Amino acid sequence: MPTPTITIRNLEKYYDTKKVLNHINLEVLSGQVLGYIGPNGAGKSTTVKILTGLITDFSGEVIVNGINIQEDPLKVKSMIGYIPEVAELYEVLTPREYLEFVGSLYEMDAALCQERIEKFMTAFGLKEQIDNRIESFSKGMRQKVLIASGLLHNPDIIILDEPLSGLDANSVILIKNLISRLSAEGKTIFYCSHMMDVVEKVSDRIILINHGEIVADGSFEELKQKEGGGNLEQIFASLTASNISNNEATDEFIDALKN
Ligand SMILES: Nc1ncnc2c1ncn2[C@@H]1O[C@H](COP(=O)(O)OP(=O)(O)OP(=O)(O)O)[C@@H](O)[C@H]1O
Repeated sequence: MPTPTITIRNLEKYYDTKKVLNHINLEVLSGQVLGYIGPNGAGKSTTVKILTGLITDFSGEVIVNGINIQEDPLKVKSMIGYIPEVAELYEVLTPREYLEFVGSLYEMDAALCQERIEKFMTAFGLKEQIDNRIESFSKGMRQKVLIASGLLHNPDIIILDEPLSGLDANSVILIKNLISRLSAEGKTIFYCSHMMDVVEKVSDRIILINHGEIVADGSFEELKQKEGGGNLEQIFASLTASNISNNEATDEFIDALKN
């Protein structure tokens, strides 16, 4: 049995008096692609912010490769590559300059960094634009720079938050293939998304959280068996059903437009 790369024990988080994570316990193994899903406001981003060291006031334990994040946050950050959905890219910089800056933060060897920047940008079809300012880039082109910046230091753990946002079909295929190749090499992938069809395909384990609690944990096949079939979107809907059904909500909208 491989040792867990990420261990989360009794994780709880409050914003003021509101509890948004309740007793999260989770072990993620090396090479696992974990799909972390849940409705809006369930607590996914809060979990990710804790894992990436952006939120430090929580109770419980988060251990990454044997290191307690509260004891050595810098060490943990060096082992993680975080690809957020949106980020402030320094728009006056070019991808080369921006990625060189990111590489320097990770104290990467300059020649290795340069080699990876060129290879990543070539793979993303951005070789020609490598020395153009990011301000002239489309949403998808920016997303590619963001993905490159998260992978540049070759982290053991890769946390992706809606990484396909804005990407064209070819780039989506590239990222999906990349995820499976990186996991085959032993990287741990923490994949947050609302795109259920993609999560269903790329994840070998799925965690569903609702109101800050884990309500399902298993492979897609396991969840399907437990919930009596369906695709992940249907399983999600049945496990996170609110007072108002999706059909009723649609009716409400249409009704509201009638007057
Ligand atoms: N800075 C904050 N201050 C107060 N409450 C917050 C803050 N950030 C998040 N919350 C609350 O914490 C809860 C969990 O939010 P979180 O952003 O983790 O959800 P999420 O699962 O990532 O949602 P989404 O799918 O909409 O991105 C929500 O109820 C949200 O209102």
